[in-house]
Amino acid sequence: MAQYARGSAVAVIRLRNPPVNALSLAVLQTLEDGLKKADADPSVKAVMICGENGKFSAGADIRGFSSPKRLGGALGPIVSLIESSEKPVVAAIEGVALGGGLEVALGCHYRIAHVKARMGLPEVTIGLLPGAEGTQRLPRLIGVPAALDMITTGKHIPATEALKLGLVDEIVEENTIEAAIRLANKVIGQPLGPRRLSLKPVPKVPNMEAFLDEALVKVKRQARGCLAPELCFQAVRAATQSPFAEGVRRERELFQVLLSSGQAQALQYAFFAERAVRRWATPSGASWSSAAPQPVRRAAVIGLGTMGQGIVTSLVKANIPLVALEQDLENLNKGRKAVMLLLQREAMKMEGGAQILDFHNPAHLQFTVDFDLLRDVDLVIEAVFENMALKKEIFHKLSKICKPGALLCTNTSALNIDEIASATNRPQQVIGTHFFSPAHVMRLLEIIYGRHTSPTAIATAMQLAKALKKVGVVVGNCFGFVGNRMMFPYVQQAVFLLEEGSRPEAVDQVLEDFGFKIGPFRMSDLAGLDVGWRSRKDQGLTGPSLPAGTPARQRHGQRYSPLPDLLCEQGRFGQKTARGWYLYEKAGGRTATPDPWLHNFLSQYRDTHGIQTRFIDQEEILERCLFSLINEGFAILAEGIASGPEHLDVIYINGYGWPEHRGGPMFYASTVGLPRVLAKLQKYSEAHPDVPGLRPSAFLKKLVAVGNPPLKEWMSYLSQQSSKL
Ligand SMILES: CCCCCCCCCCCCC[C@H](O)CC(=O)SCCNC(=O)CCNC(=O)[C@H](O)C(C)(C)COP(=O)(O)OP(=O)(O)OC[C@H]1O[C@@H](n2cnc3c(N)ncnc32)[C@H](O)[C@@H]1OP(=O)(O)O
Repeated sequence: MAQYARGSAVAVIRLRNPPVNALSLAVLQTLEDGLKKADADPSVKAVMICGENGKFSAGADIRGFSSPKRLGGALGPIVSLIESSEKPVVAAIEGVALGGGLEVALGCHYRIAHVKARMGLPEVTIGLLPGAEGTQRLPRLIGVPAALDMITTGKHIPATEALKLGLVDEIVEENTIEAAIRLANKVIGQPLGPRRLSLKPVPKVPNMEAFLDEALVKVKRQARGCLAPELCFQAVRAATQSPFAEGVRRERELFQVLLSSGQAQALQYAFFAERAVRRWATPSGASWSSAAPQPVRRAAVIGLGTMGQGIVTSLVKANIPLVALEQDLENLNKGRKAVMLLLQREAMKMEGGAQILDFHNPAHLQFTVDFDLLRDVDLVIEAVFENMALKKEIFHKLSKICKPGALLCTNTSALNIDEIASATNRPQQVIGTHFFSPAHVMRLLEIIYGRHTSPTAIATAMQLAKALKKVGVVVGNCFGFVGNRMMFPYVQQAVFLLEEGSRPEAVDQVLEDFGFKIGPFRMSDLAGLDVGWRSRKDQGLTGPSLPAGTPARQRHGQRYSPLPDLLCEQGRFGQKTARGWYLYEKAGGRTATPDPWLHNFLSQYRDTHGIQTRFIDQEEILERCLFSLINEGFAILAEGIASGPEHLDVIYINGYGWPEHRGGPMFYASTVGLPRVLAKLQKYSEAHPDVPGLRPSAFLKKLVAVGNPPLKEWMSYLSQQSSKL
């Protein structure tokens, strides 16, 4: 709703729809009624629009896009109605003014913002464009380059920047509402024509066309197949080419294209999925609603390798005082140097920079080799090498040294949390926190509870994720947890495709065209092939512990490809050694070039093993890689390792470079249609009966058998009928 009140000469219209004053049809109706009432009342000389509870508005109610006609009809005309008012209208912006919220403010004649407010047109991030005339008004107000940047990236800008851009007229540190009413009283009677943005020309940029052409190349490159940024661009370009009314017509057309593109649905699903996973629950009944986190006043990180360095940086950025521990002075000094470099770079990117990141103060960040300094910390994150014996040794030590309430977290990407916890006297306080590299950049934090992990421990880890500005996703304990477990069959298929006749660059291209930031082979070169090699040696799949006489391409009766092991045996670890699946310009180089040596090696390998090379088309590459990953996802859901498909999707979008405009792997499966996914898996499984990853999961079969229900109903079939799976 919106509330209308009239005290003095200034009528107040307050947008009210908790928690973020989203513009629902009801809110819009009362906003329109309020404007008309103010217009008709001769004692009202000016109007002030603000939001309830310190927030202007987060924009159109995203859930309302399922009835686009009604919402579409409403907002643009209301913004025009505000602008055409004969009485000055002032927007008092507190908290956020986003999307349609900012478009309402752009219709107002004056904008005044609290210094802590944030503004933006984030529609592009949910697959849309500002559809209430924002693409036409914003360039007229702040110029094309700044408007294009805001609209095509969706970034939120702070009030201070908004003031510099001319997006707001004034910022205040205290009561925004009172300041807005003062301003409204002051401008009564002043001419409104110059304040109506629709009447202003778009400010000229020297060589506008060349500027726009260049901007378009950048927008397309960054979009990776997502339509919205390019259509946002087109709407802004229309503002530079046509009068206001025609630009608005174009904006509406483009909005309609996006609304019906399917990508908008995927991105909006992802928006709500990210919020849904905060409401975590475990099969034993623990949940976010009853578990309370314990405070983390001081933390510790053990191990200052690449992961530890990123984790320390994240904690410092979150203002959590910490102790960083290494096993000896040499490693400590190396780690300290790397951390300081990262922190300096981060400080340069931040407003307020080094003053905010107080990392030179030992009370905030202390480096040590002395385990005893961990006595008083509330939480420890162990980030050493992926080695069970080493981790158990450390956890045993921690359980003796740390205070009784301290939470003990292990940064592992696959190891058994229960086994690590068994080395302590407090398994209820042991939890997995799987960070993704680089840990100070990647948003995902996979939080893994073990058999004994307490609800408080889970709640504390989730609270930590929030403090680190990460997306925490709670999952159960199994080898590889959710993300890596789904990744194994995907990478396995990619390697099998090479055996059968494909090349790394062909496989990567297909998956990058699909929208992945990076294909599986480039990814493995980046991560280092030696990481998987070590793990396979530990599992006895290769290396000295492999029993004599084991067939080269079989393990435990299943198909196995020794290709990655053979590359490692040749010292090809990826980027770090300048060669892996590709060739790089130097050790640590980033530019991957197809490698004739590798092509030749693959041919010889196929000859050695009598594999007939065949042409593999793009469809087969895509389906075998993606459907095997999705198939594992269904198995994970059936086992109760994750409490819903949203969890898997949020993990893939935030940790594995899955293209967000495809909504995550499980959402993607729902758009392909489960019967098709099943049929394809059945086909590939028949062709490769020794590959369990292609054998359709019982849960997928069940969902197809019950008629391919919508994604939000999947879990209900599991809980009611899991015994029959
Ligand atoms: C045939 C005719 C058709 C022709 C069409 C022609 C024209 C059509 C014109 C249509 C009008 C377009 C108008 C406009 O341009 C479009 C929009 O405004 S789209 C919305 C844009 N806004 C956003 O994307 C903002 C999204 N929200 C956020 O970024 C954040 O929520 C926040 C506001 C920064 C707050 O963050 P937090 O404090 O962390 O809180 P949460 O994120 O957890 O949010 C709390 C709670 O609120 C829910 N929520 C947030 N924003 C919205 C929203 N805009 N709509 C609905 N719900 C919202 C969020 O989901 C949380 O709830 P929960 O999910 O936890 O229950």
